[in-house]
Amino acid sequence: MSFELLSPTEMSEADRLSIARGPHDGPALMRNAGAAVAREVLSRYPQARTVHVLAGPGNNGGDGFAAARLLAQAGVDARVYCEGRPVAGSDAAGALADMRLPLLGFDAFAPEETDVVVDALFGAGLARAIGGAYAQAVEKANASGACVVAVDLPSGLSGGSGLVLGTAIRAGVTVTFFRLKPGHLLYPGRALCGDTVLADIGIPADVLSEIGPRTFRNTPELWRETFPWPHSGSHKYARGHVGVFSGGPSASGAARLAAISAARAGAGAVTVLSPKQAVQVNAMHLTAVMLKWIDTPEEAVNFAKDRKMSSAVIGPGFGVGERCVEFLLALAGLGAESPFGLVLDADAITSFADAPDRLFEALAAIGAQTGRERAVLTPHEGEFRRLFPDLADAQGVSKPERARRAAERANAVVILKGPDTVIAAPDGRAAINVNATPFLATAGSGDVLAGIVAGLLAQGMPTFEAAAAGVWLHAEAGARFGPGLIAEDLPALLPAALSELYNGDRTSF
Ligand SMILES: NC(=O)C1=CN([C@@H]2O[C@H](COP(=O)(O)OP(=O)(O)OC[C@H]3O[C@@H](n4cnc5c(N)ncnc54)[C@H](O)[C@@H]3O)[C@@H](O)[C@H]2O)[C@@H](O)CC1
Ligand SMILES: Nc1ncnc2c1ncn2[C@@H]1O[C@H](COP(=O)(O)OP(=O)(O)O)[C@@H](O)[C@H]1O
Ligand SMILES: [K+]
Repeated sequence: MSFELLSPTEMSEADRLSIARGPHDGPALMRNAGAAVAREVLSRYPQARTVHVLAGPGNNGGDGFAAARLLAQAGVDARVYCEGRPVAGSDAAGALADMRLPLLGFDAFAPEETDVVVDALFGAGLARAIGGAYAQAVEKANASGACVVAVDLPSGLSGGSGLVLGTAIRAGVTVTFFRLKPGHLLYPGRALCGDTVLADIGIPADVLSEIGPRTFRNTPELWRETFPWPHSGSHKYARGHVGVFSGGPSASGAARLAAISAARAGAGAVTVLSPKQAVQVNAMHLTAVMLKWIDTPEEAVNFAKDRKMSSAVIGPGFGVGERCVEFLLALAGLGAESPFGLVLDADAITSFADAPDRLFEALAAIGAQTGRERAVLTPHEGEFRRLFPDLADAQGVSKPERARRAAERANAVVILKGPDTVIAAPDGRAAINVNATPFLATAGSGDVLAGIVAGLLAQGMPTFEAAAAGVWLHAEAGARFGPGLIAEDLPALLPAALSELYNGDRTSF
């Protein structure tokens, strides 16, 4: 499945360009869309005798009319409900004229549990909260227990943001066209779509070069070409050296989790940089990962230079406060001199809650010197709010857009975590992850992610691609374990996820 995602505006541009170029005109695209919906209804619900088609006032309703015509031809009892009428001369008006079935009002809509409902109320053109008779029809469909097949999007769901406007229908299947929309993958939208089926309605892929999509599904195709596999001439120093900063004696596990994960992700060498009081506890638990006693930012910088550290993780278990700020600013200075990847997680994010600009300026210095961002911030929603309170509260703004604005402000790639983790770059690219399992919601799981990303950065993978690949690998590892997963399991699951990637035989979703 392709990885570009189109906003409603981009999708209508795709329709427009496609119609202008031919061979399919608007009515033909609509017939193809209707046929794809009818095909799905007939193949999934061959027993359904009554199919209720809810048609809205725009072209989404037009797809509904086109589907109803084919369903009726196939012998199905297709009942079509419509409140307003499509605008004269529109493609939808043409589809209505071709349909030749009676139109019923919404008050006659009374689906039974064993029926099928085709939801063709609103798709890409949803412009405001659903209310009135439309909302009542949605509630009736949801309460009936009937199987709902949504056309393009479950009505009420914003295709751009995945947010619900007013109320939304809950679909068992969603048939969408040409490319998925962000709303199919972002929560709460993802949970409303059921199975999402992507139908080819004859729009040529080359319209995308004019549209230039900036939002993607996070699949290996997005970053596979930049993945840093070793080659026959590789030696460990060529595979990068990651430093992971440890917290004190009672908070050192997070650093070890990140460190072993960086090693599993392919870094040639990994060192835990530990304060004196935690050296003993770290030493008792480390084998392949090295250990260095570091107490001051100067020592950290000197070690990084001497031992050619190429990336670092700071934050997990480190402790919130001025000490963390000082270490981070010193490391950012290091990054300004040479390509140096910096992953900031947990306490490193929280430590800048009172002065986020201080962090953003330091990260900007790296960008100014090296020509591109090399830092990755990995906040969950709570941490995101600490650095970007205005973006956290921005009403109606999609998660990719919030992450994008944050990335631009911070001069860093942002991994905004959650069930639909978004990876965004300052240049406006954003990827939505789809292969995670809720079993990843366990303490220490984020530390593993930070380590994987640092491991990939250390090997020279470009920042956005390293962040996206890290999120995918982390999720893929978690999905391989399932119930009972704890963070310690994840590093050992990475080899299987990496092997599948290496063998190149997997596409997810
Ligand atoms: N020829 C084309 O342009 C094609 C269009 N396609 C279909 O067309 C859809 C987009 O069509 P449209 O742009 O007409 O948009 P929609 O049909 O999704 O909705 C637009 C209509 O709904 C009204 N509306 C929006 N929000 C409302 C609300 N909350 N309450 C009441 N009315 C509301 C608008 O005033 C407008 O009349 C796609 O989702 C897809 O299903 C497909 O058939 C492919 C071809
Ligand atoms: N419901 C969920 N479904 C899928 N992944 C999830 C879910 N909740 C959390 N995650 C993932 O689990 C990880 C948790 O990280 P984080 O919140 O930093 O935890 P910790 O700090 O305990 O390590 C993130 O990668 C996040 O995307
Ligand atoms: K719909």
